[in-house]
Amino acid sequence: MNLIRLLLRTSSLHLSLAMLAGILSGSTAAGLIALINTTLNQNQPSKTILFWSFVGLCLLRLIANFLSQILLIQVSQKAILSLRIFLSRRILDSPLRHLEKIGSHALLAVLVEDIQTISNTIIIIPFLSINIAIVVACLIYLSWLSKLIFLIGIGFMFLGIFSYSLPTMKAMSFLKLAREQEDKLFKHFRTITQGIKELKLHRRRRQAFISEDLHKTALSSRHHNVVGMSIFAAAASWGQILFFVAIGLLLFTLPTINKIHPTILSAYALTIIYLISPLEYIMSTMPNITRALVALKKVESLGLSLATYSNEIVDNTLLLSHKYKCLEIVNLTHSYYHEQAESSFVLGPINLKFHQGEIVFILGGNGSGKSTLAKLITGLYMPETGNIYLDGNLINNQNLEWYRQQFSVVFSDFYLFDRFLGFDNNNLDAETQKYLVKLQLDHKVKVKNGVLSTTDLSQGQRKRLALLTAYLEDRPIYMFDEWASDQDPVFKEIFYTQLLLELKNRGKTVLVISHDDQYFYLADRIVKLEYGQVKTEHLNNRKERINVFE
Ligand SMILES: Nc1ncnc2c1ncn2[C@@H]1O[C@H](COP(=O)(O)OP(=O)(O)OP(=O)(O)O)[C@@H](O)[C@H]1O
Repeated sequence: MNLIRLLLRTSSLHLSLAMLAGILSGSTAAGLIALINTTLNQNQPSKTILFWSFVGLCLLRLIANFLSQILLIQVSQKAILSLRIFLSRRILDSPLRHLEKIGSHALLAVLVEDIQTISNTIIIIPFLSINIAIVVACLIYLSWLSKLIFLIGIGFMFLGIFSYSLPTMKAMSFLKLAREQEDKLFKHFRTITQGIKELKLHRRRRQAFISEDLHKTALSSRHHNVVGMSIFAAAASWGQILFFVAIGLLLFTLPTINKIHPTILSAYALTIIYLISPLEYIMSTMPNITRALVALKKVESLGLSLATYSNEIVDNTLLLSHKYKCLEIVNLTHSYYHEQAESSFVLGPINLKFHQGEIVFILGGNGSGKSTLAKLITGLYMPETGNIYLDGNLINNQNLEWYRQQFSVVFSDFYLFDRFLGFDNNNLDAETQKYLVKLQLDHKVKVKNGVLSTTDLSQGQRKRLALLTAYLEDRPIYMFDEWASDQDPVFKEIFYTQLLLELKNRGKTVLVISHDDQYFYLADRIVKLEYGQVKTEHLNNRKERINVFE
């Protein structure tokens, strides 16, 4: 039903038309059977009428069948498209922390695996619908031939459906278990792509990974799939046997109990034999339908939870940059709970003020909370408690999207786009070229229509390209999370002593997370974190060389 709802949501008009055409196509199939029966049983058939009726029905069936399929193909493809876009939008609209908890492997499994499973099934729905229409139409014809036989047939059918659906439910639970293993498999695939160097260099690690992780999960997935599919196969075989029992009953037993005209019997036998193929088709699609339902449940559970968390309001009129004076964070806290270790990391409460045209260094040991603070300041994490004020305006769900547009950030785990997306600048190429020269990348990278010629560069060079993107964004507040850690000493010097000061002179606030203590003297203010708390805060008006680690 969920699949039908999905299709209905996509285009109810197209779907209704397709269903109508499908019903017509099914009725013509039953009509053809009836006509063939009549022709065979008539002693002196009026050949001309029967012949032209036959031709007419064939043509009608051809047109109705074609129309129904074309319409259903359109609806199903539209449904696949909207599902992909809908889900991607939902993910992008969700809070970062929530997505981090779900995990990128689980998100990928849904985007790749589940959408594919649903797509594969949606594609067969047109053919399934037509076969169902044929079965229904034939049943109506059978009931018209003889009520008694029809009732017996329906009785068998219910018995078949009941005895088929019980094991099907069991099979579904196995397919669900198999689906759970898919999440784990995606995690392992990520290990293969991201940990390839470490796996190649260590034979025993690689072997252990394959046998203990990958193979074990793949085996478990196979086992659940095999059991689930075998149950389906057994149920389908049982359904088929039941079908032949019904035919046997009809041919051999029923005539001895009740007198039935041989023409009706033969019409029945012919119709039932005709029904075998559509029924077999319907049965064979059941595992696919069940898989798609499992996938849809997974998507919906993710989609629903995403919807629950997604409460950010995007107001496009507020997306403009703002000339600000002061950013204040008051009693900001955030905590991570580590389930396996049964421990938590708590950042804050933190109180800080940043001003326009100020360079602030944020320091602290590994795990002291610098990157977490960066995510809070930039609005990527919503604070658990405390508030953020920009020029006295409280930041809340209504203006959060606008607030984020005030920042240009290069994270330590930055992502580099090979195309400048979302820039309206007419002079983009010229401006990019200027920065490529400034960042000493012009000999490596060219730009044309906002597309970079390559991003296959060293890590330090890629970071310079990320910095270039931040320059082009030209926003009031800049944040660099250990930007210089991959730079050579010469460029490190240029970054700290020239680039940061240039940004400051342009009136930007520059927040720098850094371990490079030889450049701390350049800061206007230094904030040092320890175990999630602000340990010290230095004003550094005299630009002295200070050792904050003392
Ligand atoms: N995504 C996450 N999920 C759970 N816990 C996290 C996550 N990110 C960070 N933490 C926890 O928060 C603590 C602070 O991490 P954070 O990345 O903010 O530190 P940091 O000061 O930037 O460290 P580093 O200098 O190593 O980059 C860590 O000790 C870790 O336990």
